[in-house]
Amino acid sequence: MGQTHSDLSSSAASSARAKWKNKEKARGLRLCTFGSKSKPRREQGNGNPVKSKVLSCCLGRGKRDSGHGEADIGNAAADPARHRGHRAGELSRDEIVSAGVEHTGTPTVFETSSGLSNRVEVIQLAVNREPVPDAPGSEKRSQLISEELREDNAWDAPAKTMDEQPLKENNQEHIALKSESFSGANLSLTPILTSDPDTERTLPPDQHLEGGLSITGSDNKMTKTEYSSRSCPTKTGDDQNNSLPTDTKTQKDSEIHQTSTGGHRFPGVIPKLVITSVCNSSWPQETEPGTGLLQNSHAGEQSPCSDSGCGGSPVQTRTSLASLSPLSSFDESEDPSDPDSPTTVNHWCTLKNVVRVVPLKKPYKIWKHWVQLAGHEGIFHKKTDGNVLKLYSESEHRCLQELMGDVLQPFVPQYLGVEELDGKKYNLIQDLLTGFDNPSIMDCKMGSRTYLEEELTKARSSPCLRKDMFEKMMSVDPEAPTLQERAEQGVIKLRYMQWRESLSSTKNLGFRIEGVMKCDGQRRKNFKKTKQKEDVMKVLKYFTGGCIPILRIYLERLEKLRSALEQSPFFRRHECVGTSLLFVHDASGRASVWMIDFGKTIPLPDFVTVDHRTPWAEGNKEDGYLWGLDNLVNILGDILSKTSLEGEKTQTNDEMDCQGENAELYTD
Ligand SMILES: Nc1ncnc2c1ncn2[C@@H]1O[C@H](COP(=O)(O)OP(=O)(O)OP(=O)(O)O)[C@@H](O)[C@H]1O
Ligand SMILES: O=P(O)(O)O[C@@H]1[C@H](O)[C@H](O)[C@@H](OP(=O)(O)O)[C@H](OP(=O)(O)O)[C@H]1O
Repeated sequence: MGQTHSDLSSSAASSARAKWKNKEKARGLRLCTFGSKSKPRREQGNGNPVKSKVLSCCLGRGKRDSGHGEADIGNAAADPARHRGHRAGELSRDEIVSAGVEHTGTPTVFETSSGLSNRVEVIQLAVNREPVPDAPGSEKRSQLISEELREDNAWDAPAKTMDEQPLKENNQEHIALKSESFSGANLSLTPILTSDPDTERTLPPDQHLEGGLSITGSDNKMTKTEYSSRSCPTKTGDDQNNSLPTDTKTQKDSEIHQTSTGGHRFPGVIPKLVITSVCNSSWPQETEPGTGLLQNSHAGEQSPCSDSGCGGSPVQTRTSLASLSPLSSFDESEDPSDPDSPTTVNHWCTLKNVVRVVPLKKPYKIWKHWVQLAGHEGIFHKKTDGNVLKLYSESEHRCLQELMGDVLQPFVPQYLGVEELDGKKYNLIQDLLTGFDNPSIMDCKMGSRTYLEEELTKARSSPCLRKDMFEKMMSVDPEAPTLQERAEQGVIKLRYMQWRESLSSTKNLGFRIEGVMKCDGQRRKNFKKTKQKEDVMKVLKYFTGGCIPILRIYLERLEKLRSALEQSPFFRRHECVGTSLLFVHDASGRASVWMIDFGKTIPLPDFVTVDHRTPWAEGNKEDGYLWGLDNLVNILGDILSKTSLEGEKTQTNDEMDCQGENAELYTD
C-alpha cells in the first residue's frame, strides 16, 4: 500500500521478471469472443425509475469564506452525528489498511433525510459560495472563483468559452442507418491469466514487479511486435474484435526505432512505476502550456501509439481518427429561429435577485450543443435527434447492448444501435445533455485503475514509447520523467497511466475528476493533480455551487446506483476500467448522474469473480469501482453536511445558484 517506485525492489523485480517470462512463454493470448443473447430494448426509454422528488429548499448564494477552512469540511470525525450511516474506513485505501480496517463490506446508505431537516435546509444556506456576476458575460464571478481555486489547486485562468468554439453543420445527410440489430452478448471469454503482481501499492514490496513490465533479460532480447510502417499497432475498423498483435519476433533491442509517424519502438527495459513529485498539497500547480485551462488534452495529439496503437485500449475501436473530420466539442449549429435555442452558449445560470416562477413539471428544453468534457477528440458526432454518435467500439457496443437489459439500464444512456457515417461505424447513444438547460457537467473517471490487465500484457509484448505522453507528462511536471525517458523523449503508455493514477485521486480515492463545465460555459480540465479528499471537495463544491438540493439529488442517485451495481449481473461479470460518471444539472434544479464510456469494460473470465472493492493485484481483475463510489458518496455526504451547517450561520438569499426549491432528479 502506498507503494512508490522506491518500494519496488529491483531484485524482486528481476525475479518476478524471470517468473513472468516463463509464464509468458507458456501462454498465448487469445481473443475475447462474444456471442449474442439479450434483446434490444429500443422501446425502453432511459426512464429512471427513481421518481422525481421536489425538494423544498430555497438556496442562497452567499459569501465564499465563512471562516471555515475547506479542510474542515472533510473532517467527519469532528461530528460523528453528521456522518451517521457513512462507511467506516472511507476514503484512502492506504488509510484503511494501515488502520487495519476491512475495506469490503455491505454498503451503508447515507441517511440524508434524517440528518438534514427541511427546516435546517431553509435556514442553513449560502456560505462559502462564490460571488456571482452582475450580468451574463461578466468576468467577475469566474475570475474570483478561478483565483480562489488557483490559489490552492492551480486551475489555470479560464480560457475559451464555449462560444469561441467553431460550430459545424451536422452531417446527418451522410448517415446511413446500418440497422445492425442487437445481438446480445455471450459473455464467455477466453481467460487471460496474468502472472506476477504489479507494482501497485496494494501489494507488499517484495511482490512488486516493475510496472509488470519486464522485457529485458540477460540476453538483452525481447519479444516485440513487428509492424510494417509504424512502431505501434494501429487499430482499424477491423480491430473491433479485441485483436491483439500476433506477428511477433525476437529482436535485438539496443536501439530505439524511430518510425515515420514519430513513434518509437521501445526495445529497452520498461521502467518500473516511478512516481515523481507526486503533489500532495492542496490545489497543486498544474499548467498545460499553450492551451490553458480549457484545452482538451487529447486535441491534436492522437498518437500512432494511442488507442489505435500500442498500449491503447485493446478493446476499443478508434478507426483512423485522423481521417475523421474531427468535430469540435460544439459542432451543432444553433437555430436562431428557435426561441429555445441558446443564442450563445456562454450562459449564466446564476441569477442575482431574480424571482423565477418555475412550474412543477418544467418543460424540457433541448440542449443543442454538444459538450465533450473529456475523452478523445473527434470521435463524437452530435445528432439533432437527442442522440450522439460515438466512434464504434466493439466493447462499448456489447456492454451497452447488454446494459439495456440490466438493472443498470436507468443509469446508462439509452443505446440505439450501430450507425454508419462516412463509411465508419458508430454507436448511437442518447445524448444525456438533452433535456437540460445550460447544464453544468462533470466527468469523474471511476476505479482505482485506468488500464486493463490486457493492456499490461500488451505492453509487455509490444511496448512502445509515446512521445505525446512524454510531453503531457513534462507539461504537468517536468521532473516526472526519468533520465531514461528524457533521453528517449518518450514514455510507455502504462507508465504514463500509472503516473496519472498516482498523481490524481484515482489511486487513493478510486475515482478522479476529469473535467467540469459550469453552466456559464467555463470548462476546466486541469485536475490531474487533484488528489486529496480536500482538493476533490473543493472541486465538487465549485461544481455544485454548494447547492444543497443538487448535492442531495446527486447523493441519492449515487446511492441508488451503488445498490443497482451491487445487484447487477452485468457488473458482477465485468472488469470495468475507464468508465466515467457523468454528472449533469442545471439552474432549474434538474440533476442526474449516468455511467458512460464502456470502451474498456470487458467480460471477466468465467472462473474469476470480483467485488469491485478489493484492492487490485494483477490477475484478480479488481477495478476498485465500488470502492471509488463509496468514497465519492462519502465525500458528497460530507459536503452536504458541512454545507448545511455552514449555511445556518451566514445565509444570504440574494444570489441564487440554482432553483433549489424545485430541484428534482431528472428523468426523461
Ligand atoms: N451519452 C452522452 N451524453 C452526453 N455527453 C456524453 C455522452 N457520452 C460522452 N459524453 C461526453 O463526452 C466526454 C467523453 O466521453 P467518453 O468518456 O465516452 O470518451 P472516451 O474518448 O471514450 O474517453 P476516454 O478517454 O476515457 O477513453 C464525456 O466527458 C462527456 O462530456
Ligand atoms: O487523460 P490523459 O492524461 O490525456 O491520458 C489519456 C487517458 O488516460 C485516457 O484514458 C487514455 O485512453 P484509454 O483509456 O482509452 O486508453 C489515453 O490513452 P491514448 O492516448 O492511448 O488513447 C490517455 O492519453
